[in-house]
Amino acid sequence: MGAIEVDELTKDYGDVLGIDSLTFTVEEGEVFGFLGPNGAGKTTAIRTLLGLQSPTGGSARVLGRDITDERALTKARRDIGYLPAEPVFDERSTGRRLLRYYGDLRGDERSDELLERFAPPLDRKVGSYSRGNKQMLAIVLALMHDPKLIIMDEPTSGLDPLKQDRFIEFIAREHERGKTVFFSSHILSEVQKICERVGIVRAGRLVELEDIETLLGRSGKVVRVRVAERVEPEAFALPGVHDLTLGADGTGGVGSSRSGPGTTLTFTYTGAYNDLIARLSEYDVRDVEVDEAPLEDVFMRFYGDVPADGGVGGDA
Ligand SMILES: Nc1ncnc2c1ncn2[C@@H]1O[C@H](COP(=O)(O)OP(=O)(O)OP(=O)(O)O)[C@@H](O)[C@H]1O
Repeated sequence: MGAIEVDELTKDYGDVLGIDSLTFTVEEGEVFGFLGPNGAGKTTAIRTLLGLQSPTGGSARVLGRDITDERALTKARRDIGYLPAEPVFDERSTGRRLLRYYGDLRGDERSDELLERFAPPLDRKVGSYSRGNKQMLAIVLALMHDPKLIIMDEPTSGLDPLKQDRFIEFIAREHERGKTVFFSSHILSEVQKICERVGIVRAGRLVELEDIETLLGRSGKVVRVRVAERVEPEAFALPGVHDLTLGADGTGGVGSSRSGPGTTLTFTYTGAYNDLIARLSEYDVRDVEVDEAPLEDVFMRFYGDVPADGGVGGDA
């Protein structure tokens, strides 16, 4: 059984399809990143999965409980920690009072430890909290009952870079403790650091469901080659060569034993390595650098205006 099982889940707001036939499973013990541009449907998916709003089509189970069965879901909530995108609290309460309230409601297994790491000013009224302090309080309240499943909507928004790092480290440790984590994010570096798989949602539809390693593999390599000869761009119009730029080298470059009109070629390569090596073997290659393409590149294909594979273009 998956921790979250989603089958054709749809939420039609009337004038807008918030999510459209989403199907995916988050396995137990997995860290799953849910990505997509603004308005793609991430919050809608999360709120629907938590039973905070009803789906208009499809079905889903969270920890084995049908999300439309309110009683079953209430039981499951004891094992779920939910961190909303914009936590709302009674502004007149102090953090400490809220801590006591949530502790009585769901149990307190680890607030001391969480407060050491994320330290909101507990004795002040929440109304006077900064955005970051509110977020830290929300993290403590969402996780103090030590839930099996952690669901978070852009959890690091509002945190400064140091606290973002601390939070990501903490989530990595929760993963090691066997927790299942499902979270939405726009921050690719954090997704790359802790997620095993990602789902990319766009205009309400899932356009990609993949493990991070495969996604990175598909994003190709950035290749920089220096050859001794002058090169015309057509010579590298191979399948899999993208964003080719050519720079004249003048003397053949540093470390070259010969002077002459060399060329530096830079491109992203997603083709077969043998084809590239065969083409390069026609030249006097002086230097080669090969790096992973940044994850940003692959995400831009889904975030950008060009319709992504899977055919979902435009707005929902
Ligand atoms: N309560 C609502 N009533 C009507 N439309 C809504 C409602 N909530 C969201 N929508 C619409 O549903 C679509 C998905 O919104 P949602 O907030 O789920 O996106 P998101 O991916 O979480 O965006 P962001 O990254 O900006 O938080 C948007 O077009 C939004 O305007």
